[in-house]
Amino acid sequence: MTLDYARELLGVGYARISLDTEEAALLAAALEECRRFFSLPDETKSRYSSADRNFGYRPLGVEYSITADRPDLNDCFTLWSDRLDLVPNSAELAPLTGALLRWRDHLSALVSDVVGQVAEIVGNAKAPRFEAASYLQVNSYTRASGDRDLLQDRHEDGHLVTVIHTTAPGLEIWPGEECLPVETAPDELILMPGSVFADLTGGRVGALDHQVRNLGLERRMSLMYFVNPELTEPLYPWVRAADEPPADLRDKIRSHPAGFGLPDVPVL
Ligand SMILES: O=C(O)CCC(=O)C(=O)O
Ligand SMILES: [Fe+2]
Repeated sequence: MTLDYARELLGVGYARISLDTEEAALLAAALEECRRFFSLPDETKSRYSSADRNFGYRPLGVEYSITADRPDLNDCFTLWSDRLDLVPNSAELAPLTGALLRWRDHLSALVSDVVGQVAEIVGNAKAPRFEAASYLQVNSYTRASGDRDLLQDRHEDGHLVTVIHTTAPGLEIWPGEECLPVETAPDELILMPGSVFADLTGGRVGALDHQVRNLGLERRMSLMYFVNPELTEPLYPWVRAADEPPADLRDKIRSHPAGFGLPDVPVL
């Protein structure tokens, strides 16, 4: 199965992933806790926000896709690795973080298998370690003004891969010249390659641009696993031309979040 997903990534530029009943139940449990969290008043959610807004709750207005004057029209909650200690007052959120981490454990096994297959196919290489530099993020969108056609402007995530599930329509991807609306059933995910994947594969797979359309919905959530290679050892492309000197990709990975108004990828 993971070999099929690896081939789909290489051939189509993204992969659609099906969950079995047990996996879908883990996802549903995580989403249920997320729904409960986002129904809390804003001032309560702010109790779970780190000073730099990189860990835990992040209010709308901090993160953007292209320019700071068009912020992403969602608030979010992030959990880096399994570092509950980086989220203020996280003990109060045990049901949420527990459900998220159970979901994350499933995703990290999936990502490790699929990325490992691609590394082997394209470069007889191995997937880098990633868990300590990767994070779950859940976005919550409420009804937005009709002035904005997009809730998030067109971007690529700047990571190795993103695994995403969405609870309602709005996500649009650019596998080629044209943009394609995509929805996920309760037992479906989409695996999107980012620019780190493009760099590692020597461009055999491009970073998947995407955006979120404003469809005037009352509520919408998306749950992502943003996967970054760990930054403790040099990282070189799996594929490169014979005359090309190896270039360590770590500086680019570390500073990519600055393009979205966020701090560097931490070494945890
Ligand atoms: O909400 C979505 O469907 C996509 C969110 C996204 O692309 C992001 O947060 O980077
Ligand atoms: Fe994104």
